[in-house]
Amino acid sequence: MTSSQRILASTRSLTIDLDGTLVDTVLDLHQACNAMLAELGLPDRSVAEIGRFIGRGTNTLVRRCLTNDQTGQAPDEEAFEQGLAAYLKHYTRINGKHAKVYPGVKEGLAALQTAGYPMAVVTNKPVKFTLPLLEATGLAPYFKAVIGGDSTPNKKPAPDPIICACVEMDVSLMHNLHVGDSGNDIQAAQAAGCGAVGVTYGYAEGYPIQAEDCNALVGSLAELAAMLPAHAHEEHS
Ligand SMILES: O=C(O)COP(=O)(O)O
Ligand SMILES: [Mg+2]
Repeated sequence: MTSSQRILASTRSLTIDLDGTLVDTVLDLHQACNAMLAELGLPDRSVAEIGRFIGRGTNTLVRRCLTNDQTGQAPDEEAFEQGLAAYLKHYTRINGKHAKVYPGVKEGLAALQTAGYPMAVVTNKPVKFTLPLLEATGLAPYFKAVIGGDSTPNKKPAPDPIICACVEMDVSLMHNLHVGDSGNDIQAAQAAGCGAVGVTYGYAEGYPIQAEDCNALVGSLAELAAMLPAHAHEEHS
C-alpha cells in the first residue's frame, strides 16, 4: 500500500470545498461582478476571467475584478470599498440563480452519508452566502458543519477552517480528508495534517491541481466515494 492509499483507507470524515467542487457558481459570480463593474463605470469581465479570480474569498474577487491583478492588490482603497458594497448587494440578489451542482455530487454525498462519514463544507465564501446556496441546491442535509471564509480569522490556504470544521464534527484531523478544486485546498489540507484530494474540474485560479500534489485526483465525488471504505469506521484490508 502506498502512503496515499493508506490515507484514503483510514479516512473517517470529510471536509469539502464549495465553489468549483460541489457547485458551479461561476455564472452567479460573473453576473454579480459585472453588475458591480457597471455601477462603477468599468468594463465587463468574461466568465473565463471570473473563473480565474474565484477561490480566495469575496474581497480578493472584488480586488481582482478592479485591478485584474492575481495577487488581489487594489491600488485604490476607495474604489475597493465602493466595489465591495456594490458586489455584496448584487450577489445577495443573484446567489443561487444560475448555480448548478456538479455531476456525481449528490450521488457521492449520499453514498458517503450512508457509509457513515461525517461531512462539513469548508469554503472561502462568506457564511451568509453559503447557507442559502446549500439550501437552494438541496445539499444542506448532507453536512454536519459549515465553515465559511469569515468563520475563522484566516481562510484557506491557512489550516484554520479545516481545523474548525473537524472540531465542530468532533473528528480527528489525522483521519479527515479534505476535497477541493484549487491549490488553496491542498495547501490548507496539508497544513492541517489531513489527507488532500483534488477534483479535475472547477476553477483552481487557472492552475489545475496535479496528481502528484495530492493523495488522489478524482473526476467526481461519486468516484471518490467508491474509493473509500464502504463503512466509515472500517479500513479496507
Ligand atoms: O472564493 C470564494 O468565495 C470561493 O471559495 P471556495 O472555492 O473556497 O468555495
Ligand atoms: Mg473552490
